Amino acid sequence: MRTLAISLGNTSLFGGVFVDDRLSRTFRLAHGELHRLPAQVGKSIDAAAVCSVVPALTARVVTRIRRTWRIQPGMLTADTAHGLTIRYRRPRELGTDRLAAALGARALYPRRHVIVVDCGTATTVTALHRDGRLLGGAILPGVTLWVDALAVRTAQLPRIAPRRPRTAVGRSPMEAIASGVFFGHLGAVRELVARVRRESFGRGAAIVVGTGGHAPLFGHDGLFDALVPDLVLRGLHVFAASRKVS
Ligand SMILES: Nc1ncnc2c1ncn2[C@@H]1O[C@H](COP(=O)(O)OP(=O)(O)OP(=O)(O)O)[C@@H](O)[C@H]1O
Ligand SMILES: CC(C)(CO)[C@@H](O)C(=O)NCCC(=O)O
Ligand SMILES: [K+]
Repeated sequence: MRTLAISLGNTSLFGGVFVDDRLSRTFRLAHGELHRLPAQVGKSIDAAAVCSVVPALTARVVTRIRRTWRIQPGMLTADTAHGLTIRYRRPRELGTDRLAAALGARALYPRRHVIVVDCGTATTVTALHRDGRLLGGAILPGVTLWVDALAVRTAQLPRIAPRRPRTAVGRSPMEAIASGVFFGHLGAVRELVARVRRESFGRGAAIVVGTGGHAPLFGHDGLFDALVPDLVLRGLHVFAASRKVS
């Protein structure tokens, strides 16, 4: 059984192919490269699950899957059967990538409180109660947006690639920006995780899981208990498997 999992994000499409329960490969495509999906995935696919936070591109991806492999992908939405209770005031407003990540976290840590930190275009912090309630959380601009904001709105600041500087005291514009963006983001996420944890779980223990393309950047500062780059794909796989039996 080969299952295709696709998360369509604001910067890129993140995909993976599961052979039975094993994730055999992952790939990223920029929005302009969506036509390369069939070549990335290859031959036979038996089932597909998709989440998208870019409505304007969703149909394009779904159509490509349908035409290439002759299957109807399962769309993960707030309204499809997924087993979690979304505590957003309006559940449909929750990003389905956050829902997919929560499903992945639940599969990895059943019966535990989890806080998911997804570091992509936006950084999101999402609280998942061990009873299956997705409580909500926080959204802030991702590290690349921090860098872009400075470069676009100032005359003298260059656009740097986000990185982990050795020191907080920068002695050039590049070093100073690297420091501000990295340690600033780290601090912001720490504060959010602490508050979300306290409000959601009180003194109860929670596992903090990092995911998303920028998460490895923060992998060495004690922010995460676990780094699971393919968390969203794992959630989509769980969703695809549950569709099959229902
Ligand atoms: N394993 C990795 N380690 C370091 N950087 C990575 C890794 N995977 C991807 N990246 C880079 O991280 C950046 C962001 O990746 P990701 O696709 O998660 O975020 P995004 O595309 O900004 O998010 P989204 O499209 O989901 O909003 C990209 O520039 C990508 O090249
Ligand atoms: C926050 C992003 C952009 C992260 O990809 C996405 O999850 C989204 O568009 N969410 C909708 C708003 C929300 O989750 O509250
Ligand atoms: K928007």
